[in-house]
Amino acid sequence: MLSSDFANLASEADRMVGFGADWLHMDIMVGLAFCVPKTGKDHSDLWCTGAQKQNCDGHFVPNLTIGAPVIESLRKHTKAYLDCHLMVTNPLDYVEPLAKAGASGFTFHIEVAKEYWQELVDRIKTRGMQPGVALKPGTPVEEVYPLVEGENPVELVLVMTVEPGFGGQKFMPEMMDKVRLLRKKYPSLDIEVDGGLGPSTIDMAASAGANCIVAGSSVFGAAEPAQVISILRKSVEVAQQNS
Ligand SMILES: O=C(CO)[C@H](O)[C@H](O)COP(=O)(O)O
Repeated sequence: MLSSDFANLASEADRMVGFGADWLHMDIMVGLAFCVPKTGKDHSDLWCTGAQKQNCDGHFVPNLTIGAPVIESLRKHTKAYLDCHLMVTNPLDYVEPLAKAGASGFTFHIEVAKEYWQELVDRIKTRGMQPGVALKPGTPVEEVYPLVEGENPVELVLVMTVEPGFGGQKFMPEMMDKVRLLRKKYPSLDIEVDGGLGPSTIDMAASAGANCIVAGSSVFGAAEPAQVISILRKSVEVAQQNS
């Protein structure tokens, strides 16, 4: 939904569900308002890379923000699965507000939750949401294995195929090694890919084993969004049949 017309979010949501989308992917980037070395830590390395880093003024990076109030408004309007991707430094702070707002999935980043992921997953599940873990391009895939194999595991792994922060970036095909490893190890895991997915890149992701496809600009920017969604779905179905 990062590529939607924010002034018409509700009708954009309806439009996408009508075009065949299964989930609405909500990028929660409120916590991107940091890069503040207050605690001695420069968090810019966690999220800001390349062009993003240059745009960071030491306090804030210029991103769109979707927070719990937006999710709450949308939830009043739609029953659709709201797949929330938390690009924030303190995901624990968002469990309660997002649960109350009506979020369906809660996917946090392993990079910020290495010390407390189990508590986080427990809380997400207790509040009735589906927990997922995301990893940035530079993060080794092995870091999420314990979360999938834990006693109370995550239910989805989101492999970022661009650096988090902006829509419309170029797909990173080298991330497909992570997807392949995950699919081999966990045949029934939901594996989501996010960033630069569209008709020209979907086959790489689908054949590697991804089954949840986040597509922003390729869908919203298409003359026939339904056709693009159908191409993405078909590619995943064909890959699953051939696996
Ligand atoms: O997570 C994101 C940004 O952090 C976006 O969801 C992602 O980049 C999708 O956008 P697009 O399909 O336009 O590449």
